[in-house]
Amino acid sequence: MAHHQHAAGARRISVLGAGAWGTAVAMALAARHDVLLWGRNSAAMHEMAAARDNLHYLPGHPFPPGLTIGADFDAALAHGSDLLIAACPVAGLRPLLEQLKGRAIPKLVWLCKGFEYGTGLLPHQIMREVLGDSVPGGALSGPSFAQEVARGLPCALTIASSSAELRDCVVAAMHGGNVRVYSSADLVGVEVGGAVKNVLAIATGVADGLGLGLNARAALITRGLAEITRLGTALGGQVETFMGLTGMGDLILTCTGDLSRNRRVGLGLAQGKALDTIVNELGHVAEGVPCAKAVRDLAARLGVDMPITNAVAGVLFDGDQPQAMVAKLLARDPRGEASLPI
Ligand SMILES: NC(=O)c1ccc[n+]([C@@H]2O[C@H](COP(=O)([O-])OP(=O)(O)OC[C@H]3O[C@@H](n4cnc5c(N)ncnc54)[C@H](O)[C@@H]3O)[C@@H](O)[C@H]2O)c1
Ligand SMILES: O=P(O)(O)OC[C@H](O)CO
Repeated sequence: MAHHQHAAGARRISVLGAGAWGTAVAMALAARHDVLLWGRNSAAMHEMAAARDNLHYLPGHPFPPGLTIGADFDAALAHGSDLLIAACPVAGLRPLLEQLKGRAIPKLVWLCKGFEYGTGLLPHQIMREVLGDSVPGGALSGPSFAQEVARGLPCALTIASSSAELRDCVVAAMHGGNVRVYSSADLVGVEVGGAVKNVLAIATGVADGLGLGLNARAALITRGLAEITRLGTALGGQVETFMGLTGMGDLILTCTGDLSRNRRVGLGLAQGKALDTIVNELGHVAEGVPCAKAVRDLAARLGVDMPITNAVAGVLFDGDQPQAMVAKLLARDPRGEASLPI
């Protein structure tokens, strides 16, 4: 437990999920608010509370004094009387929300990026299925490596929600110091950008791992943005959103930054490593893996052309060789660059 006096305006916030990103977000908020970080593994949470450091998921970043660590779910809900933040991977969102069913929830923000495997749903659609429309909810996304946020380095995020009250609450709670928080009402656009960029980071990792050069990398990122935009607009997102932080911004970060777990999956594939080995070595979620399949299926259903995503899914799930992935992309028929839909 940590006891710390906060200034007026401090909110009571619980972060549910104690991986790398939940921990970094909880640390950033704890400078100004009463924050409790909850994790489902009680032994790991006790270790974290004793070490004041998330030794497993985010080692080397000592917790600020205002951060309380807990493993009791009811206590975490009671603590987060102003805001709850779901900080698990997409695969954990439905089970986590099921635990919240029938409970008093002030406002709920989720940090996960992806489409749900099996259903092809975005996080806000999962939320609606499980909890209905009564809880104000929103997605916090944008280019943000946990390690950099934990170090207090500058970063810009976007909170997307149809609820202006929720957007204002998150901006008031998080904006300031080295964190800028923009707001958007385009929940679909923000969630699609965050989901698909992970698949494209795997593609860029493959290309870089094969030594294909900076020209190829720039081409993949740019045509990747076209894929994000095609799928996102087909689902109702706005074109401008894909040019912003949660689209182009996060795409650039994840495709080029070696801190990206998804990029590292691509680098590993290019070295000829098996997917299971790469994922085990990572020790963290790589959302682009399940998402590649979800996006391939969804795009096929919607008739949206997503050649890079399909090529990545071929390597991940159909045994295609990384070199073949690149050859397949290069062999496509020529087309107009900006023909609509792009
Ligand atoms: N790490 C980053 O830099 C970063 C930045 C922005 C967004 N994200 C996104 O945030 C999400 C979480 O990423 P991460 O980096 O924290 O992953 P991680 O692999 O570091 O940790 C995942 C955590 O989620 C927990 N978890 C899984 N299922 C759960 C459930 N049902 N209930 C409660 N906890 C559960 C695990 O125990 C683990 O603590 C992902 O969707 C990721 O794309 C990550
Ligand atoms: O490490 P990655 O690839 O999961 O990316 C982390 C964040 O989504 C970057 O914004």
